[in-house]
Amino acid sequence: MSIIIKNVYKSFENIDAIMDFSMEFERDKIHCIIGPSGCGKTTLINILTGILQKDSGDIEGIYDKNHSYVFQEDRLLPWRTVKENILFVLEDRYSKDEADSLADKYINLVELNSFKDSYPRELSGGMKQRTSIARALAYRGDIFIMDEPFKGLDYKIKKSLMDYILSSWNNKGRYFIFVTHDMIEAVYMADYIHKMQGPPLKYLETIKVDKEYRKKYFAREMDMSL
Ligand SMILES: Nc1ncnc2c1ncn2[C@@H]1O[C@H](COP(=O)(O)OP(=O)(O)OP(=O)(O)O)[C@@H](O)[C@H]1O
Repeated sequence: MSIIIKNVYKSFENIDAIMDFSMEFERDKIHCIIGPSGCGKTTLINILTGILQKDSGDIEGIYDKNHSYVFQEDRLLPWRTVKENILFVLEDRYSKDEADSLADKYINLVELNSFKDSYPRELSGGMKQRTSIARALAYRGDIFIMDEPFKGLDYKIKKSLMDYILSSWNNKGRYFIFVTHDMIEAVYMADYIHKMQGPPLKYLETIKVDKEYRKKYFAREMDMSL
C-alpha cells in the first residue's frame, strides 16, 4: 500500500504553489524530496499532514495514519525539559511507565542523558534537533516526516543525526518522507530521491539509491573536493 497523490492543486494569494501534481510514496522506504528553495516542498508536506488544505485533487492512504515530524526549527516547548518534551507526545499513547522508559531509551540513543532535565534554552542547536528527533522516533507515527531538519548544523552533527535516525528508524509498515535541498543528505539517507522544481511544484525525476549508487556518488564527491 502506497501513499498516492493525485492531481493536487494549491494556490496562495500571489502564487500557484502546486498545480496538477501527482506522485507516490512506497511503504517501508525512505523517500527524499529535493528541490530549490521556494519550489513548493513544504507546501506539499503541509498538505500531506493536514496542516494546509489542498484546493483540489486526491490523496490516498494518509487519512487513517498519524505522523511524527522533525521540522527545520526545533519546535520544542520552552517551559519543558528535554525529557518532558518527549513525554508530552507519549502521554496519550502509552502508560506512564511505558512512556517513561521510551523517553529514556531515545534520550539515550541521541546521547542526551546528561541533559534530560535541561530546558531548550540551555541546549545548543544540534542538541535541540537531537531532542526533536528523539521525540519523533519515540512517538513512532505511521508516517515519519522530516522537513530540512539539518539546516544550519555543521557536518559532524549532521552526520551523527543521520546515523541516529538510520539506525533507529524501524521501517516495517511505515512511511518516511524527508525534505531537503542537499544532495549529500539525500544520497546518504534515501532509498528514492525525487527531484523537484517550481513553483508550481513540478516532478523532474526519481533516482533509486542503492549501495552502488551511493558508493559512486560519494567517490565522485571525494574526487571533486580533492
Ligand atoms: N502561507 C503562504 N502564503 C503565501 N505564499 C506562500 C505560503 N506558503 C508558501 N508560499 C509560497 O509558495 C511557494 C512554495 O513555498 P514552500 O515553502 O512550499 O517552498 P519550499 O520548497 O519548501 O521552500 P524552502 O526550501 O525555502 O523551505 C513559495 O513561492 C512561497 O513563497
